[in-house]
Amino acid sequence: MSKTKLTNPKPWEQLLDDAAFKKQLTHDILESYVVQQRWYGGKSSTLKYLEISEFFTIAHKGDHFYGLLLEVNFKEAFYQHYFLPLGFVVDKSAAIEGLIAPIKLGDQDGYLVDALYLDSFRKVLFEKIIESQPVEGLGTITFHAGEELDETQYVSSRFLGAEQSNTSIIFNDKHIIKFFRRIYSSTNPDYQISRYLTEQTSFDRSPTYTGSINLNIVKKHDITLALMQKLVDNDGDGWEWMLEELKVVFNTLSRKRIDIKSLPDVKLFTRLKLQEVPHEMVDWTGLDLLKRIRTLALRTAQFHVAMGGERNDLKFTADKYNGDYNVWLKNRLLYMFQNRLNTVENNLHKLSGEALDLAQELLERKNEIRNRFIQFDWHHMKGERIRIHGDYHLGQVLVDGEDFYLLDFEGEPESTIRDRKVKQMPQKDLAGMFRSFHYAIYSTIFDHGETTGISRDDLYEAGELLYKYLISIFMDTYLHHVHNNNLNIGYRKEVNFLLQFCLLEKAIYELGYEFNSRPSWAIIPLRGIHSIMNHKQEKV
Ligand SMILES: Nc1ncnc2c1ncn2[C@@H]1O[C@H](COP(=O)(O)OP(=O)(O)O)[C@@H](O)[C@H]1O
Ligand SMILES: O=P(O)(O)O[C@H]1O[C@H](CO)[C@@H](O[C@H]2O[C@H](CO)[C@@H](O)[C@H](O)[C@H]2O)[C@H](O)[C@H]1O
Repeated sequence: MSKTKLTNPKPWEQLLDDAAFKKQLTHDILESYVVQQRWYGGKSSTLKYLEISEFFTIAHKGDHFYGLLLEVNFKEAFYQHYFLPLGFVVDKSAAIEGLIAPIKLGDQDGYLVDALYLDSFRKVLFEKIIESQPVEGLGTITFHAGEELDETQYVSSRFLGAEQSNTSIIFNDKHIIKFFRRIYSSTNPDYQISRYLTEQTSFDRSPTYTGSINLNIVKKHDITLALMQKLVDNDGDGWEWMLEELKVVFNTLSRKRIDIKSLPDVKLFTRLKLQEVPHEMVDWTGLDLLKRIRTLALRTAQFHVAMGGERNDLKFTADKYNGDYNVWLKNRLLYMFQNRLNTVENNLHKLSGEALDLAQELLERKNEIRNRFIQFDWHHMKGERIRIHGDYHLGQVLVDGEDFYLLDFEGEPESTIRDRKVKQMPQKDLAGMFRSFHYAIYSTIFDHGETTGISRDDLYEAGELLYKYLISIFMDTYLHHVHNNNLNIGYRKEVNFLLQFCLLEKAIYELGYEFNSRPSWAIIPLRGIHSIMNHKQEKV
């Protein structure tokens, strides 16, 4: 909490009427509060100044709160918006966390607080969703109750407490509301897709949509502030599950003294049914992991079929590839690649050993990589583009016994909100998940490699082989389901070409994420790029 004490002669209900006070609040208090928050996404840039770009009141039965839309301007010439609800408490202990600053209003001493930490505010929001009431005043907030919402009153709320980029709160032990902290001047795809899946499709392996809060400032431009879904029982996320599985799989190599060189190879992107997997591989990995990959593939295919099956709502109907998409895609990828080259060059001094070799190789092969992106030609694509997950990886699925739930349809954090809603090749989601398999395999090798008594090169060889088998099983189930349900993702050559294309895109994207968030992991996408570029290019 800030040590600076604010004073304002006006009562709480008129707190933001005075421009000079608003300036003092943002400059002296909010700037330093915001940059310390877990949800603040501007940590790798330099803040120039922060301002309140909009505010609105949320009042209910005598309670009064503010919703602030904060605009953060950066020295690097871009800006971001964040949502911060404000409350006022006299007693500090009313909020376990989220105290922003002491404040004196008239002769009343108290504290400014992030209102999400106040039970009273959470109660107001939940009741307003149940009642589905629009709020009048500056800006219009729409509280929407989903068809599946079966609540009549507020009972309780508690924080989810997970590491996340937004703030999620559990209500009545049955619903989870994700309050989006970083907000965009348009509906959030997470809200759009979640509501669509629940209300318009039979896909039930993503949590049921039960409500939302949207703010309308400019006519017809809703800003999503919160999404409510049913809480689903789960055993943690797919990433943790996969790491547990792989720990066992890699330990089995030494425990069963498996001769890695004698394991049968398989061509990348081959389709394999479980019964076609060589017994030596099953003996190594166990059948259970392979079955679970099959289930994950089925759920992914069902999700894509649900997304591609829309006939009326143009936001979701499938589209053919065309010239506009061609230009959009290549511009985006070439721009991203240039940014990554710059990032790699600037971070070379942080790398050593294999990571440095791989980074230098990437810089040397930059024209080859650019050519791979340039070679996309929409004329050759016969499949369709659909609304996809966009940031699909193991951390975006929840494990539920033998099954999975798909989550978090917000899209790639780095893309603009409009780009996230562009219909894309479904292969991009497959590539996201396959890259995640690759990540989990390499993370396991780096963590446990030393203890197995097997050389790093042999572990890499085993890891790459396992990766190819996981993909083969996934692809067989996935393709079988999408073809049987008339989702056209292209013929075999097109499927493979796009997969390879998207794998490269995703690995290049990941370089940015890793260098910004955890540079010691940059070796994983660097290895990914190395193996994609060394694999014969697929032709369409
Ligand atoms: N409907 C749900 N039921 C149970 N847990 C959920 C649900 N939605 C999200 N979670 C939990 O919250 C975590 C973060 O959710 P996510 O949508 O990925 O938020 P963020 O975008 O902030 O990362 C998930 O990994 C999961 O543990
Ligand atoms: O925060 P999000 O889940 O929206 O996604 C971002 O963070 C992810 C990491 O949490 C990052 O994913 C990368 O690391 C994962 C392992 O931690 C791995 O499974 C993914 O394949 C890999 O891309 C994701 O790229 C980023 O957008």
